[in-house]
Amino acid sequence: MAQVAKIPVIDISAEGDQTQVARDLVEAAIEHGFVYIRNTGKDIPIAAVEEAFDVARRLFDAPLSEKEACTIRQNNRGWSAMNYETLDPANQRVGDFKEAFNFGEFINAKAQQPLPPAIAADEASISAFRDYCYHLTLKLNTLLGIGLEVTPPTFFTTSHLRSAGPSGTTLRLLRYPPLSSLPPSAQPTDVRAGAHSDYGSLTLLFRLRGQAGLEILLRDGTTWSPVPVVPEGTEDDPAPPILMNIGDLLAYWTGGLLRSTVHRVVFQEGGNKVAGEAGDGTRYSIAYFCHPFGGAELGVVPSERVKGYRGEGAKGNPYAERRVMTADEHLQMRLKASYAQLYEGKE
Ligand SMILES: O=C(O)CCC(=O)C(=O)O
Ligand SMILES: [Fe+2]
Repeated sequence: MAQVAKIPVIDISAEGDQTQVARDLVEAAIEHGFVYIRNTGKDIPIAAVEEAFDVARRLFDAPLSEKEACTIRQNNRGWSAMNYETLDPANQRVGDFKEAFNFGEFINAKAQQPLPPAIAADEASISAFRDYCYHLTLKLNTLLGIGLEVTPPTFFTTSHLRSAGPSGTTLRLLRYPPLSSLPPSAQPTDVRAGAHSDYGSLTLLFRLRGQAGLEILLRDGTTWSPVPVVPEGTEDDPAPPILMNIGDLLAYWTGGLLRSTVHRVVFQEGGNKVAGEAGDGTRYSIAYFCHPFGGAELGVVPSERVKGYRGEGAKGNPYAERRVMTADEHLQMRLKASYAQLYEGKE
Protein backbone atom coordinates (compact mmCIF):
# COMPACT_ATOMS: atom_id res chain seq x y z
CA MET A 1 0.00 0.00 0.00
CA ALA A 2 1.39 3.37 -0.98
CA GLN A 3 2.11 5.85 1.77
CA VAL A 4 -0.09 8.89 1.97
CA ALA A 5 1.41 11.80 0.07
CA LYS A 6 3.72 13.99 2.17
CA ILE A 7 2.24 17.25 1.02
CA PRO A 8 3.21 20.24 3.20
CA VAL A 9 0.58 22.14 5.18
CA ILE A 10 0.97 25.90 5.30
CA ASP A 11 -0.85 28.69 7.04
CA ILE A 12 -1.18 31.91 5.06
CA SER A 13 -3.51 33.64 7.49
CA ALA A 14 -0.95 35.56 9.58
CA GLU A 15 -0.55 39.31 9.15
CA GLY A 16 2.83 40.91 8.55
CA ASP A 17 5.86 39.79 6.58
CA GLN A 18 4.93 36.92 4.27
CA THR A 19 8.37 36.13 2.89
CA GLN A 20 8.86 32.83 4.69
CA VAL A 21 5.33 31.61 3.94
CA ALA A 22 5.88 32.56 0.29
CA ARG A 23 9.11 30.59 0.18
CA ASP A 24 7.44 27.56 1.75
CA LEU A 25 4.64 27.79 -0.79
CA VAL A 26 7.09 27.93 -3.69
CA GLU A 27 9.12 24.98 -2.41
CA ALA A 28 5.94 22.90 -2.11
CA ALA A 29 4.87 23.98 -5.62
CA ILE A 30 8.24 22.93 -7.03
CA GLU A 31 8.59 19.68 -5.13
CA HIS A 32 5.01 18.38 -5.01
CA GLY A 33 2.85 20.68 -7.13
CA PHE A 34 0.35 20.38 -4.26
CA VAL A 35 0.08 22.13 -0.92
CA TYR A 36 -2.51 22.22 1.84
CA ILE A 37 -3.68 25.69 2.83
CA ARG A 38 -4.99 25.62 6.37
CA ASN A 39 -8.56 26.75 6.51
CA THR A 40 -8.91 29.05 9.48
CA GLY A 41 -11.99 30.67 8.03
CA LYS A 42 -10.19 33.95 7.45
CA ASP A 43 -9.89 33.86 3.67
CA ILE A 44 -12.99 31.77 3.06
CA PRO A 45 -15.57 31.56 5.85
CA ILE A 46 -16.28 27.99 6.93
CA ALA A 47 -20.02 28.60 6.52
CA ALA A 48 -19.46 29.62 2.89
CA VAL A 49 -17.76 26.30 2.15
CA GLU A 50 -20.57 24.38 3.83
CA GLU A 51 -23.14 26.38 1.90
CA ALA A 52 -21.36 25.63 -1.39
CA PHE A 53 -21.58 21.89 -0.67
CA ASP A 54 -25.30 22.32 0.13
CA VAL A 55 -25.79 23.98 -3.25
CA ALA A 56 -23.98 21.05 -4.89
CA ARG A 57 -26.40 18.59 -3.26
CA ARG A 58 -29.42 20.58 -4.41
CA LEU A 59 -28.03 20.92 -7.90
CA PHE A 60 -27.16 17.29 -8.50
CA ASP A 61 -30.44 16.12 -6.92
CA ALA A 62 -32.39 18.30 -9.37
CA PRO A 63 -34.51 16.53 -12.02
CA LEU A 64 -32.48 15.31 -14.97
CA SER A 65 -34.36 17.58 -17.36
CA GLU A 66 -33.22 20.66 -15.40
CA LYS A 67 -29.61 19.60 -15.61
CA GLU A 68 -29.87 18.58 -19.26
CA ALA A 69 -31.17 22.01 -20.13
CA CYS A 70 -27.82 23.35 -18.91
CA THR A 71 -25.59 20.87 -20.74
CA ILE A 72 -21.98 21.96 -21.06
CA ARG A 73 -21.04 23.95 -24.16
CA GLN A 74 -17.82 24.86 -25.84
CA ASN A 75 -17.59 27.82 -23.50
CA ASN A 76 -16.88 25.18 -20.79
CA ARG A 77 -19.92 26.21 -18.72
CA GLY A 78 -22.75 24.01 -17.56
CA TRP A 79 -23.54 20.43 -16.67
CA SER A 80 -21.40 17.49 -17.65
CA ALA A 81 -23.28 14.18 -17.29
CA MET A 82 -22.02 10.91 -15.90
CA ASN A 83 -19.25 9.46 -18.12
CA TYR A 84 -19.32 12.52 -20.41
CA GLU A 85 -15.83 13.76 -19.71
CA THR A 86 -12.84 11.47 -20.16
CA LEU A 87 -9.80 12.95 -18.50
CA ASP A 88 -7.42 10.17 -19.52
CA PRO A 89 -8.70 9.02 -22.93
CA ALA A 90 -5.63 6.89 -23.66
CA ASN A 91 -6.22 4.67 -20.63
CA GLN A 92 -9.96 4.70 -19.90
CA ARG A 93 -12.42 2.23 -21.41
CA VAL A 94 -15.30 4.42 -20.22
CA GLY A 95 -15.73 8.10 -19.28
CA ASP A 96 -15.29 9.46 -15.74
CA PHE A 97 -17.83 8.27 -13.15
CA LYS A 98 -18.80 11.74 -12.04
CA GLU A 99 -21.24 14.54 -12.70
CA ALA A 100 -19.99 18.08 -12.79
CA PHE A 101 -21.33 21.59 -13.12
CA ASN A 102 -19.10 24.45 -14.26
CA PHE A 103 -19.81 28.06 -13.42
CA GLY A 104 -18.09 30.73 -15.49
CA GLU A 105 -18.03 34.39 -14.58
CA PHE A 106 -20.78 36.21 -12.70
CA ILE A 107 -21.56 39.85 -13.38
CA ASN A 108 -23.18 41.78 -10.52
CA ALA A 109 -23.79 38.43 -8.79
CA LYS A 110 -25.66 37.12 -11.86
CA ALA A 111 -24.56 34.00 -13.71
CA GLN A 112 -23.91 34.47 -17.42
CA GLN A 113 -25.24 31.00 -18.23
CA PRO A 114 -28.45 29.04 -17.61
CA LEU A 115 -28.86 27.62 -14.10
CA PRO A 116 -31.15 24.76 -13.06
CA PRO A 117 -34.25 26.23 -11.31
CA ALA A 118 -33.39 24.03 -8.30
CA ILE A 119 -30.51 26.40 -7.48
CA ALA A 120 -31.96 29.66 -8.81
CA ALA A 121 -32.23 30.99 -5.27
CA ASP A 122 -28.56 30.22 -4.68
CA GLU A 123 -27.19 32.44 -7.42
CA ALA A 124 -25.90 35.14 -5.08
CA SER A 125 -24.30 32.66 -2.73
CA ILE A 126 -22.49 30.86 -5.58
CA SER A 127 -21.26 34.21 -6.82
CA ALA A 128 -20.04 35.11 -3.32
CA PHE A 129 -18.21 31.79 -2.99
CA ARG A 130 -16.57 32.34 -6.37
CA ASP A 131 -15.46 35.77 -5.13
CA TYR A 132 -13.87 34.29 -2.01
CA CYS A 133 -11.97 31.83 -4.17
CA TYR A 134 -10.93 34.61 -6.54
CA HIS A 135 -9.45 36.69 -3.73
CA LEU A 136 -7.66 33.72 -2.23
CA THR A 137 -6.08 32.87 -5.60
CA LEU A 138 -4.94 36.49 -6.01
CA LYS A 139 -3.23 36.20 -2.63
CA LEU A 140 -1.63 32.89 -3.61
CA ASN A 141 -0.45 34.32 -6.93
CA THR A 142 1.19 37.17 -5.05
CA LEU A 143 2.86 34.76 -2.63
CA LEU A 144 4.20 32.76 -5.58
CA GLY A 145 5.59 36.00 -7.02
CA ILE A 146 7.27 36.85 -3.71
CA GLY A 147 8.62 33.33 -3.22
CA LEU A 148 10.05 33.19 -6.76
CA GLU A 149 11.42 36.73 -6.41
CA VAL A 150 9.64 37.86 -9.54
CA THR A 151 10.02 41.54 -10.43
CA PRO A 152 7.54 42.88 -9.58
CA PRO A 153 6.16 40.27 -7.16
CA THR A 154 2.64 41.08 -8.40
CA PHE A 155 3.57 39.85 -11.91
CA PHE A 156 1.23 36.81 -11.80
CA THR A 157 -1.45 38.63 -9.80
CA THR A 158 -1.83 41.40 -12.36
CA SER A 159 -2.69 39.01 -15.15
CA HIS A 160 -5.32 37.35 -12.96
CA LEU A 161 -7.26 40.52 -12.18
CA ARG A 162 -10.83 40.45 -13.40
CA SER A 163 -10.38 43.99 -14.55
CA ALA A 164 -7.82 42.75 -17.11
CA GLY A 165 -10.55 40.95 -19.05
CA PRO A 166 -12.56 37.71 -19.20
CA SER A 167 -10.80 34.49 -18.28
CA GLY A 168 -11.31 30.74 -18.31
CA THR A 169 -11.67 30.75 -14.52
CA THR A 170 -14.22 28.11 -13.53
CA LEU A 171 -15.91 27.07 -10.32
CA ARG A 172 -16.79 23.41 -10.61
CA LEU A 173 -19.09 21.35 -8.38
CA LEU A 174 -18.55 17.61 -8.56
CA ARG A 175 -20.47 14.55 -7.45
CA TYR A 176 -19.09 11.04 -7.71
CA PRO A 177 -21.49 8.10 -7.24
CA PRO A 178 -20.54 5.06 -5.14
CA LEU A 179 -19.53 2.00 -7.12
CA SER A 180 -22.37 0.05 -5.48
CA SER A 181 -24.96 2.32 -7.16
CA LEU A 182 -23.68 1.64 -10.66
CA PRO A 183 -24.65 -1.09 -13.13
CA PRO A 184 -22.54 -4.27 -12.98
CA SER A 185 -20.66 -3.17 -16.08
CA ALA A 186 -18.82 -0.61 -13.89
CA GLN A 187 -15.67 -2.06 -12.38
CA PRO A 188 -13.60 -1.18 -9.30
CA THR A 189 -10.68 -0.39 -11.58
CA ASP A 190 -12.71 2.20 -13.46
CA VAL A 191 -11.97 5.73 -12.38
CA ARG A 192 -14.11 8.52 -11.02
CA ALA A 193 -11.79 11.06 -12.63
CA GLY A 194 -9.07 9.83 -14.97
CA ALA A 195 -5.40 10.68 -14.53
CA HIS A 196 -4.85 14.28 -15.56
CA SER A 197 -3.19 17.50 -14.63
CA ASP A 198 -5.25 20.67 -14.35
CA TYR A 199 -5.25 23.19 -17.16
CA GLY A 200 -5.20 26.54 -15.42
CA SER A 201 -2.67 28.37 -13.31
CA LEU A 202 -3.72 27.04 -9.95
CA THR A 203 -6.60 25.06 -8.51
CA LEU A 204 -8.28 25.21 -5.12
CA LEU A 205 -9.94 21.97 -4.06
CA PHE A 206 -12.49 21.61 -1.27
CA ARG A 207 -13.34 18.15 0.04
CA LEU A 208 -15.43 16.65 2.82
CA ARG A 209 -14.11 14.76 5.81
CA GLY A 210 -14.24 10.98 5.45
CA GLN A 211 -14.58 10.95 1.63
CA ALA A 212 -11.61 9.19 0.07
CA GLY A 213 -10.59 9.02 -3.56
CA LEU A 214 -7.96 11.57 -4.61
CA GLU A 215 -4.51 10.26 -5.48
CA ILE A 216 -1.41 11.91 -6.91
CA LEU A 217 1.23 10.35 -9.10
CA LEU A 218 4.59 10.49 -7.37
CA ARG A 219 7.79 11.55 -9.12
CA ASP A 220 8.69 7.95 -9.93
CA GLY A 221 5.87 8.12 -12.48
CA THR A 222 4.28 4.86 -11.34
CA THR A 223 3.23 5.14 -7.67
CA TRP A 224 -0.21 6.52 -6.84
CA SER A 225 -0.37 8.03 -3.40
CA PRO A 226 -3.61 8.95 -1.62
CA VAL A 227 -4.08 12.54 -0.50
CA PRO A 228 -5.87 12.60 2.88
CA VAL A 229 -8.65 15.14 3.30
CA VAL A 230 -7.41 15.93 6.80
CA PRO A 231 -3.60 15.77 6.99
CA GLU A 232 -1.76 15.42 10.28
CA GLY A 233 -1.88 18.52 12.43
CA THR A 234 -5.14 19.87 11.01
CA GLU A 235 -7.53 17.52 12.80
CA ASP A 236 -8.75 20.25 15.13
CA ASP A 237 -9.11 22.97 12.49
CA PRO A 238 -12.66 24.19 11.90
CA ALA A 239 -12.59 22.73 8.38
CA PRO A 240 -10.26 20.55 6.31
CA PRO A 241 -7.50 22.49 4.58
CA ILE A 242 -8.01 23.77 1.05
CA LEU A 243 -5.83 21.77 -1.28
CA MET A 244 -4.02 23.96 -3.78
CA ASN A 245 -2.26 22.62 -6.83
CA ILE A 246 -0.31 24.05 -9.71
CA GLY A 247 -1.89 23.65 -13.14
CA ASP A 248 -0.35 23.20 -16.58
CA LEU A 249 -0.48 26.86 -17.43
CA LEU A 250 1.69 27.91 -14.52
CA ALA A 251 4.04 24.99 -15.11
CA TYR A 252 4.33 26.09 -18.74
CA TRP A 253 4.74 29.73 -17.80
CA THR A 254 7.55 28.95 -15.37
CA GLY A 255 9.34 26.67 -17.83
CA GLY A 256 8.54 23.59 -15.76
CA LEU A 257 9.88 24.91 -12.44
CA LEU A 258 6.48 24.84 -10.74
CA ARG A 259 5.15 21.33 -11.00
CA SER A 260 1.77 20.39 -12.46
CA THR A 261 1.24 17.03 -10.83
CA VAL A 262 -0.89 14.29 -12.35
CA HIS A 263 -3.77 13.19 -10.15
CA ARG A 264 -6.95 11.13 -10.35
CA VAL A 265 -9.99 10.11 -8.32
CA VAL A 266 -10.57 6.39 -7.73
CA PHE A 267 -13.31 4.26 -6.18
CA GLN A 268 -10.81 2.83 -3.73
CA GLU A 269 -12.41 -0.49 -3.13
CA GLY A 270 -8.92 -1.97 -2.96
CA GLY A 271 -5.45 -0.75 -1.83
CA ASN A 272 -4.57 2.78 -0.87
CA LYS A 273 -6.75 3.43 2.19
CA VAL A 274 -6.48 6.46 4.43
CA ALA A 275 -7.50 6.03 8.09
CA GLY A 276 -10.92 7.52 8.73
CA GLU A 277 -11.81 7.76 5.04
CA ALA A 278 -14.04 5.56 2.92
CA GLY A 279 -14.40 5.32 -0.83
CA ASP A 280 -17.76 3.60 -1.03
CA GLY A 281 -20.22 6.43 -0.51
CA THR A 282 -21.28 9.35 -2.68
CA ARG A 283 -18.40 11.80 -2.87
CA TYR A 284 -18.60 15.55 -3.38
CA SER A 285 -15.83 17.98 -4.16
CA ILE A 286 -15.54 21.56 -5.34
CA ALA A 287 -12.74 22.80 -7.54
CA TYR A 288 -11.92 26.39 -8.42
CA PHE A 289 -9.73 26.54 -11.51
CA CYS A 290 -7.98 29.86 -11.68
CA HIS A 291 -6.84 31.21 -15.05
CA PRO A 292 -5.21 34.47 -16.14
CA PHE A 293 -7.29 36.72 -18.40
CA GLY A 294 -7.59 35.21 -21.86
CA GLY A 295 -5.19 37.57 -23.60
CA ALA A 296 -2.39 37.17 -21.04
CA GLU A 297 0.82 36.33 -22.85
CA LEU A 298 2.72 33.49 -21.24
CA GLY A 299 6.16 34.91 -21.94
CA VAL A 300 9.33 34.98 -19.88
CA VAL A 301 8.73 35.27 -16.13
CA PRO A 302 11.05 37.97 -14.78
CA SER A 303 12.59 35.82 -12.07
CA GLU A 304 16.20 34.64 -11.95
CA ARG A 305 15.08 31.39 -10.41
CA VAL A 306 12.65 30.68 -13.25
CA LYS A 307 15.09 31.78 -15.95
CA GLY A 308 17.87 29.67 -14.49
CA TYR A 309 15.80 26.51 -14.15
CA ARG A 310 17.23 23.60 -16.09
CA GLY A 311 15.64 20.67 -14.23
CA GLU A 312 13.74 17.67 -15.51
CA GLY A 313 10.50 19.58 -16.05
CA ALA A 314 12.28 22.04 -18.35
CA LYS A 315 12.74 19.66 -21.21
CA GLY A 316 10.78 20.41 -24.33
CA ASN A 317 9.82 23.84 -23.19
CA PRO A 318 12.79 26.17 -23.52
CA TYR A 319 11.87 29.81 -23.90
CA ALA A 320 14.08 30.24 -26.92
CA GLU A 321 12.15 27.83 -29.08
CA ARG A 322 8.60 28.73 -28.38
CA ARG A 323 6.34 31.43 -29.49
CA VAL A 324 4.44 33.21 -26.76
CA MET A 325 1.06 31.57 -26.30
CA THR A 326 -1.88 33.31 -24.67
CA ALA A 327 -3.84 31.89 -21.74
CA ASP A 328 -6.87 31.33 -23.99
CA GLU A 329 -4.92 29.39 -26.59
CA HIS A 330 -3.49 27.25 -23.83
CA LEU A 331 -6.94 26.45 -22.42
CA GLN A 332 -8.48 25.60 -25.80
CA MET A 333 -5.64 23.23 -26.52
CA ARG A 334 -6.27 21.34 -23.28
CA LEU A 335 -10.09 21.27 -23.44
CA LYS A 336 -10.12 19.74 -26.90
CA ALA A 337 -8.23 16.75 -25.62
CA SER A 338 -10.74 15.77 -22.92
CA TYR A 339 -14.15 16.52 -24.48
CA ALA A 340 -13.87 14.57 -27.72
CA GLN A 341 -17.63 14.64 -28.39
CA LEU A 342 -17.97 18.34 -27.81
CA TYR A 343 -15.13 19.42 -30.07
CA GLU A 344 -15.14 16.70 -32.71
CA GLY A 345 -15.00 18.15 -36.19
CA LYS A 346 -15.55 21.66 -34.86
CA GLU A 347 -12.45 23.69 -35.34
O1 LIG B 1 -12.56 15.60 -6.83
C1 LIG B 1 -11.38 15.70 -6.62
O2 LIG B 1 -10.87 15.41 -5.54
C2 LIG B 1 -10.43 16.17 -7.70
C3 LIG B 1 -11.11 16.68 -8.93
C4 LIG B 1 -10.14 17.09 -9.98
O3 LIG B 1 -8.99 16.73 -9.97
C5 LIG B 1 -10.58 17.99 -11.07
O4 LIG B 1 -11.79 18.22 -11.21
O5 LIG B 1 -9.71 18.49 -11.80
FE1 LIG C 1 -7.81 17.95 -11.28
